[in-house]
Amino acid sequence: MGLRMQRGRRPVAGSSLQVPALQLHVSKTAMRASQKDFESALSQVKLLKDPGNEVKLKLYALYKQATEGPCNTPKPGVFDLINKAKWDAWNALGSLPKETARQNYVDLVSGLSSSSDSSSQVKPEADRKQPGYETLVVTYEDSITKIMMNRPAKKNAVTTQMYNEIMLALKAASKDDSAITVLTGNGDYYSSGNDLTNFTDIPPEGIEEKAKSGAILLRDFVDCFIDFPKPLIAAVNGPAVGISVTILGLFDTVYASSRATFHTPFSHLGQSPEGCSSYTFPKIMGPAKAAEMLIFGKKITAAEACAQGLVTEVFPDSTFQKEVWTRLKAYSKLPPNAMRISKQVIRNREKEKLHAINAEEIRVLQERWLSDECTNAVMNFLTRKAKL
Ligand SMILES: CCCCC/C=C/C(=O)SCCNC(=O)CCNC(=O)[C@H](O)C(C)(C)COP(=O)(O)OP(=O)(O)OC[C@H]1O[C@@H](n2cnc3c(N)ncnc32)[C@H](O)[C@@H]1OP(=O)(O)O
Repeated sequence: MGLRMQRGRRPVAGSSLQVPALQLHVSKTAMRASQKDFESALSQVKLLKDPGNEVKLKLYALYKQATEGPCNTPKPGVFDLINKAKWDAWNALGSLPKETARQNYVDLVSGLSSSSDSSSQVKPEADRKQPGYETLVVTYEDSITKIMMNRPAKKNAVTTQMYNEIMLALKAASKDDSAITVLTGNGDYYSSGNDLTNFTDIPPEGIEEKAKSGAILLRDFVDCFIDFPKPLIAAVNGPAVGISVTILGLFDTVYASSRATFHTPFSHLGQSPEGCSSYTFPKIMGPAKAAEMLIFGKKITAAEACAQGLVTEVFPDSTFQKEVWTRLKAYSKLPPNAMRISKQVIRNREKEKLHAINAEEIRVLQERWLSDECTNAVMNFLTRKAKL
């Protein structure tokens, strides 16, 4: 890669559905990997506003599954309504592993906490641009946090600073009182991907060190998307390249302008897939279509991306902004907790796997960055000999 180049609260209401977590009885089976998180969730749950019976049942079931495993008690009689509801909720978890149940419990409590702990919430005023970003414009309006990449003259190429600012903006959005978060681009491009000049500022420690810091940055960046707790929407306003495409598999909804294209030219650049695309793309579009994009760098249109499942819906470019924002404003009025919890239910079982895939992709990529193939490709772009 270019690395070889040297250039220029209130307690949960005490009811007969009160969750066993409140008894603060942690069985030995829960005392493993995420013991600390689990214990902290058990304490946190006491401080929550009453989350309602449905959520309390979920908490009950997950707690039982996490500490005792699959439901092992006789089904209560049909008139024993409350115990039957609790038994049904626990039994519905089937053979869900204890560790997954524990993780789901922690995630559920964390989702509930971020919505109920108003003292820790950032409450941006409507339609106000958030200060402190140089490469982004971050705004809040109609319960939507909009993160707009803002380097239109450079096709919104992602500099090291932009990676860091996107992470900051996502972390803030996960805590603010917005219902949904949208990533989009300013100008004619959504994003041209990694800014290839990122590869040129080699530290005195050498290129290996540069590859190492790049790997950490990319790992943290992708992890932020894997962990983002609220509905995350991409409004792909124009062509998208590289990392801006691969992470789309981690979004909940992807709207595209009819002018958008999707291009992952990793082989051309002597690199390899990232953003968990080695897993999400084959899963979304099937291995054959994914291989054409990720190995052969086939650029696909918005219509093709939609047919292959990467894009949710395509809008005519002339009405893209109007139609997308009308749609998103309507969605943002839905109950935010329900949306967040639904996302958790859909995504949580994959999280651990996605983190492992992210780490593995980056291990491989770090080696590619030190290859001659990558160095030459970046050099050719920077010396204007090659463009995609
Ligand atoms: C932490 C490390 C993470 C690594 C993982 C990420 C991997 C990837 O994202 S791989 C994809 C990398 N991206 C590219 O290879 C795209 C390179 N750019 C191009 O091929 C072209 O610029 C274009 C096809 C995107 C657009 O072409 P065109 O319409 O002709 O516009 P210009 O080339 O004139 O671009 C205007 C301006 O913007 C600069 N620029 C555009 N993209 C990048 C980029 N990715 N990196 C750096 N600079 C970029 C371009 O150089 C022009 O600058 P000026 O000449 O100064 O005006």
